[in-house]
Amino acid sequence: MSQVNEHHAPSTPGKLKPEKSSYIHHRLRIHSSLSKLTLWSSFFLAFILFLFILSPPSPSTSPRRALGDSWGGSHWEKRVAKSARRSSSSSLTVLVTGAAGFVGTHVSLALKRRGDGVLGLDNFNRYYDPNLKRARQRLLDRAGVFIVDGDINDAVLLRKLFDVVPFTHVMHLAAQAGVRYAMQNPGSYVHSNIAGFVNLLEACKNANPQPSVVWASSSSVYGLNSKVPFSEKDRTDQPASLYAATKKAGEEIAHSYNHIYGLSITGLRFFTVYGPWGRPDMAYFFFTKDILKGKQITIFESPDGGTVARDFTYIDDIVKGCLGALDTAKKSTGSGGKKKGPAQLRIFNLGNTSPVPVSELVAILEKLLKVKAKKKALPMPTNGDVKFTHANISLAYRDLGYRPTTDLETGLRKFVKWYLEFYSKKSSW
Ligand SMILES: O=C(O)[C@H]1O[C@H](OP(=O)(O)OP(=O)(O)OC[C@H]2O[C@@H](n3ccc(=O)[nH]c3=O)[C@H](O)[C@@H]2O)[C@H](O)[C@@H](O)[C@@H]1O
Repeated sequence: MSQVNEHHAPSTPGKLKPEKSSYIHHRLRIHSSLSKLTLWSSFFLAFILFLFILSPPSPSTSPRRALGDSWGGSHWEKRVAKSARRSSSSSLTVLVTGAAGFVGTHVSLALKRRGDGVLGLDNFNRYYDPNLKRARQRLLDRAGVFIVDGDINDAVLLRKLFDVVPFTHVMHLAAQAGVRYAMQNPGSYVHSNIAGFVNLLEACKNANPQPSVVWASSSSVYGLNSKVPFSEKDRTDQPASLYAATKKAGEEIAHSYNHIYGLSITGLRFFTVYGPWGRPDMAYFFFTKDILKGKQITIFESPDGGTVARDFTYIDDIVKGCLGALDTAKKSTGSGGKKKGPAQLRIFNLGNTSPVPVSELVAILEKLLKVKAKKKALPMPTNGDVKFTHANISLAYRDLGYRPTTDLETGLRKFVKWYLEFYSKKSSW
């Protein structure tokens, strides 16, 4: 307790001299106020401590585990090890981040099918319908791929995964996607595409052996570039959206981790990927939904009234490109955070090489769905959209054997078939 108590409060009150009593009463009042203050301060501090304990970990690289994390324990470790077990010593052992995502699901299935060990990681966030992500998880589960429910920003979890499994490769597909949503939630792009990527590369560079990393960049890095078709040698310093800027930042971050730590890193610039199990935030997906509901859809036009076009790329072609990148990735040269020599650093376009106007996309959907769309033309919003994209894929063809074979109508037919089955009342998903 306070010093007032120890030094001035009488142990035997009856023996106090009268002339001193008012002074003593005054001191006692001070003492009592100070005691109350101390008591309330203690309550306040205890309350702050309580709130701190309950608060989630910082969204950056906090090594602290959040209360209620759904990972850990021997049963969990066994599931992780089993999922990552490869069929032969020449197969890969791959950590797929964003495994419950569109591209992540397809790549995980393809790797598992050919005998590679695959472990998924996904935070199942609510950017779009988590039920779709859970359905993809069930699909992977049936194929023997376990998805760890966790975030790439969780350094402790990543360290644990690398302790349990000596991954040869990391296929990094976890990201905050979507070009226009970046205006609404910029922090989410920084959190996943920058902080999360750095956290993942930290785990990779510290791992022993260091894995080779293949990750998803985006065609959006070409931004305002007008030279067509887009080649990897073209300028990428004029992003038109924060999303594009975070993907471009990722490419520079990859360069620094390759340079400092000897990590082998390959970036893949995906061009508007579509297909079954796709993302509901993408135009082809919500156009399908809205056309079927009889709801009006908006088709963007360029500011000069011209068409807006995309080099739509079918998911199976993208999967082949991802596997080609994993198979041709050289080993990282460092170990335990130390570089031992120069390592491979690559960037590839994965597109379809034939841009299609959005109006044409809608015409194909109308034909496949046998429903006339209610269309409205509007000038393209100035919030990050670009007029067109068009990939030059000669580098990926030469080094990865990448050769897209699916035209938009064929790919959309497969998408529509999946969509109708998945969302039909009979669907068991
Ligand atoms: O390949 C890429 O780099 C990017 O592709 C897509 O971005 P985007 O091409 O804008 O795809 P959508 O949002 O599906 O838009 C496709 C086309 O439809 C147009 N659109 C979109 C929405 C709408 O209501 N109306 C409309 O005409 C867009 O202007 C665009 O030309 C993805 O959403 C990004 O995550 C990815 O990185």
